[in-house]
Amino acid sequence: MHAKNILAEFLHLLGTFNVWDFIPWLEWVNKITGLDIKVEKVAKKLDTFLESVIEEHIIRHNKEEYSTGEGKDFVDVLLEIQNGKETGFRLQRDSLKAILLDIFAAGSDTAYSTLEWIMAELLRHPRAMETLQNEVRGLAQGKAEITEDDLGNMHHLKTVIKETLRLHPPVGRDPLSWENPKDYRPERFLNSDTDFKGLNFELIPFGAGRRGCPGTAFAVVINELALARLMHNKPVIVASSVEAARDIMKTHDLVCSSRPKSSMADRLFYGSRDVGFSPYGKYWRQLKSIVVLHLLSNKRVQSYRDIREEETSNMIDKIRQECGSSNSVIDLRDHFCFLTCNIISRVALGRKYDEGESEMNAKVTLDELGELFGTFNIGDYIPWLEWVNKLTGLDTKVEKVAKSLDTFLECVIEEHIIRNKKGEYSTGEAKDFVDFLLEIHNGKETGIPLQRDSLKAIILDVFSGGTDTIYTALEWVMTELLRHPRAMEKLQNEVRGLAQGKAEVTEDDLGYMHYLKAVIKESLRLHPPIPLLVPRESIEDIKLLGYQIPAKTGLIINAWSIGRDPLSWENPEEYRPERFLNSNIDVKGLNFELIPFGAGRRGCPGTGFAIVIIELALARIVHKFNLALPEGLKPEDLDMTEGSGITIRRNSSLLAVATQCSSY
Ligand code: HEM
Repeated sequence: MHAKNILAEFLHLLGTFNVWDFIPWLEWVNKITGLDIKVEKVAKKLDTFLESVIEEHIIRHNKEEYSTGEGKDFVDVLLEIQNGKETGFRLQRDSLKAILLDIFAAGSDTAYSTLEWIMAELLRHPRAMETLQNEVRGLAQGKAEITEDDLGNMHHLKTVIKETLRLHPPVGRDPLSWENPKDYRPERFLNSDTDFKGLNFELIPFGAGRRGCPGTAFAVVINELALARLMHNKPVIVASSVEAARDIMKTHDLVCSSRPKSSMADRLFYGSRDVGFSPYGKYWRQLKSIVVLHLLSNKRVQSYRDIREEETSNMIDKIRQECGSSNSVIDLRDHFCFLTCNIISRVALGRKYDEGESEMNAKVTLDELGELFGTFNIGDYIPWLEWVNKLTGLDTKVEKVAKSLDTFLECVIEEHIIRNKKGEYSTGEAKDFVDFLLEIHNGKETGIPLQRDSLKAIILDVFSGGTDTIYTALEWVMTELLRHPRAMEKLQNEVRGLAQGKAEVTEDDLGYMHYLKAVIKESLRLHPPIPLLVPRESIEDIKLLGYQIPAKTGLIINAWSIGRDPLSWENPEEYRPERFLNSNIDVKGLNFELIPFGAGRRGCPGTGFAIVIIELALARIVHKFNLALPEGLKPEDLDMTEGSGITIRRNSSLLAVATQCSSY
């Protein structure tokens, strides 16, 4: 009997919207959808499981294996109550089974999701992570493992849990009770007695009163212990200063050039056989040079100019058709997303893979891939909790996404093989990236044959690394311009001045557009699309900023907070593109105060490729259109909430009103 599977089905059903609970006359719908049959089947399996648990306990009881009170578990106690031994009040067998189910259903799911939120907030707030690590490691010094006795002294740990429970679920954000309620600030609990035991009504994640959750203490201890062990077991360093970033990515670049193992990357990228997630070594060096040489070198990037200009024109035409003369609202994210997907498809795969083609709906699958990478995978941190992924359905989702990605990639490769056999590509000119990969795969090019799985992993890397990063960057650039109409005006003046008399801005014009480049840098400083870069791992023991760091330590570089560090930037929270006008600071990985693309050996090889797309798209849009926020929305009211994931987009799509500029 697979108890975990049965419980997973049970939890899944609990989460299913059941029509007749809400609209009784629609009860018949459940029959048609098969929900009724499923419920009956799961109920039967659960009953068999619970009966076997109870029977086991009765047999052990009869054998008197539990003679002392110490060895009793909860089922033993329930059995005593059932027999009227304990309270004089008899429990029916069905009530006993229902109570057991309650404990399983409510306990495992909620404790796990709270932990997930805690980790998500800590990863978003590296300073809080660092404070917590220091506390836990300081108190656990010299110990192999943290025990519950240590928890009492871990005050930061408790504040982190409280602050997370205040924000998720979203009760506890009332500005009447909390200062800056949307901010994540565990310190607010340091000198406060506020607790979640149901006495302080501003913090009631477990409810309160007679119906309040009786498992509060239990859930809190599970979370405290798991979190403390997590901080203790997996050494992770978060670099939030320019000096720390430089030390990791320049001084100790070679030793810090591996990636930590990720079960998600293993499953989605064919055993991490791609460039981005493979560990440091000969294989990674070989792959990276293939990608740079055949796809991303300066020469190659220049050769894609026609594709870029054509696709940007297509986007401008589409916006023109959509806005027409009626000033309707357009979804800029959609336009940017199609633009980047099309460019990357054409240069890497030789043609566009449009949404209509059912099996090859690359965009949808890639979105799901991005979402999965943003999911906190508890098994990577606490191996004994890996089974939780089965329970929450994460494993099934990963398998599904991996399978549809594989179908898509196989299809791309087969198409290329067929076209190659027909000799359609006779000259080097018409070859795309997959053609080059196939030549290497056959050992033609370098003599080092590539396995088919490696080939698929590399194509996937280019797609997933290239598309959502570029359109996310473009969306943030536009967001800030819409919030700052003066900067928008200055940019329009520059672009329209330089493009005077031309039907279209071309890439030759971009070199003169200094304000345009400053606008892009300022946006990448405030909104790096991958704020924590891609985690690295040290290969050997090293000394970082004077601290001894053991081999296999996880290294997270917080590009977001480095970009807002007052030690490097004047008025860092202010949007001021002018700061880049008389400055040599660039995003190429030489200036560690601005590292949206990382730096060093593991730095992004797609920087040049991405920047020219962003520059051209931006220049052409502001050349042709006047953009404004939808009517009634003031710049200061634009929602700036960030989403979650490895790439951080705006929480909602950016909507704007585009009017065609009459003179252009
Ligand atoms: C605005 C766009 C982009 C941003 C913000 C971005 C950002 C990043 C970052 C932060 C890293 C990790 C760097 C590190 O560990 O130091 C990275 C790695 C990588 N990026 Fe990009 N990227 C972008 C566009 C692209 C494009 C267009 C491609 C390819 C077509 C690409 C391919 C890669 C690959 C293959 C890696 C892995 C490098 C390695 O591990 O050695 N990226 N990128």
